[in-house]
Amino acid sequence: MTILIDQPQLQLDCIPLEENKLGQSQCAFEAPDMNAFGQNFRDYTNAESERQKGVEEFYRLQHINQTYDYVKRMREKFSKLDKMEMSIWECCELLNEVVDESDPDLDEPQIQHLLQSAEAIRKDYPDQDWLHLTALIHDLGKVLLLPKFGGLPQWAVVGDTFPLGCAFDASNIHHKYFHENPDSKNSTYLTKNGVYEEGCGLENVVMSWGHDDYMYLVAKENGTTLPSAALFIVRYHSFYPLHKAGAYTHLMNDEDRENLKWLHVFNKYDLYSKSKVHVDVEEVKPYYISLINKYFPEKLRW
Ligand SMILES: O[C@H]1[C@H](O)[C@@H](O)[C@H](O)[C@@H](O)[C@H]1O
Ligand SMILES: [Fe+2]
Ligand SMILES: [Fe+2]
Repeated sequence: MTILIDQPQLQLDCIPLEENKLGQSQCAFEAPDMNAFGQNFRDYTNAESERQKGVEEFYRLQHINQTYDYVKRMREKFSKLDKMEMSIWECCELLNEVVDESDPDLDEPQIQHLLQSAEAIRKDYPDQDWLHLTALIHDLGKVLLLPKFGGLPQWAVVGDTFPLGCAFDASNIHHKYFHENPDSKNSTYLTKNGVYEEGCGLENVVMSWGHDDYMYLVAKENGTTLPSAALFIVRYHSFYPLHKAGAYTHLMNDEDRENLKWLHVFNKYDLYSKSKVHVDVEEVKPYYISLINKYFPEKLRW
C-alpha cells in the first residue's frame, strides 16, 4: 500500500535556536568527540578490547548467515504481522529488556537511546515533529530479539545492513567474513548490479534482515501517516555503507536521493546522542504520546 501524503516542509539546515556572541548561528545539540567509553564513535578496529571482540564476532556471524534466500523467507514470515497487538509506547517499554551486541558505542537500555536521539533532534528541529517521532521509533524493530517475536539471534536483528543479491561492497564493516557466506559462491550475485538494474530504487533491493526493515513494515502496514522520508529513515538508518561510505548509490532512484538528505540529517542524532546521561522518561512521555496519537493508530499489529 502506498500512502499518499504531503512531504514535510524541507528545512534541512539546523535551525539556530540561539545566536552566539559573534552573531553566528549554532545548533543546540553538540555532537561529542568521544563515545561514553572514551573512544571514537564507530571504531571497529581496536581488536584488543573485549567489547570489540564481541562486536567482531557479531559481524562474522551476520556476514555468514544473512543470505538472499534467508531474507526472502524472513520477510514473508514477518509480513504476516501475527505476533502481537500493542501500541508504539508499549513497544518502547518492551525495549528495556533488549541488549544490542553489535554496538560499540552504547550499553544503555534501548529506550534511553530512543529518547536521547529524539530529544537531540527535537532541539535542532523543534518544528518538525515527524522527525522527533521517527527518532523515537527507528530502533523499535529490535523487539525481534524477544522470545514472543521468535527470539531471533542478534545477527538477524541488529548491526549495519547491506544488500543481498549483488556484490558485497568493501566498505561493509569486517568485510572479510563475507567469504564464508554461501551467496559468495553464486556467480549471479557477484557482479556490481547482481540481480538488480542500475537505478532500480532501494525499494526493490533485498536488504539484510533486521530491525530496520521490520519496523518499516510494521509502520507501513499499520497505516502510519508519517511522510515517506520518515519511512526511509527507519528502513535504511543502519545502511552505513550507503549513507556514510557512499557505496551502492547506483541502485538508488530520484526519490531515494531526496530521502537520503533526511537520513543524513537524522544520522547525526542517532549516532552522537548515545550517552550515559539519561532522559527522564516520565517527563517527556506526554509529548511523545501526543505524537504517537497524531501519526499512528492506537494499537498496531506486530
Ligand atoms: O550497532 C548498531 C546498532 O545495531 C544500530 O541500531 C544500527 O542502526 C547500526 O547500524 C548498528 O551499527
Ligand atoms: Fe538501529
Ligand atoms: Fe539507533
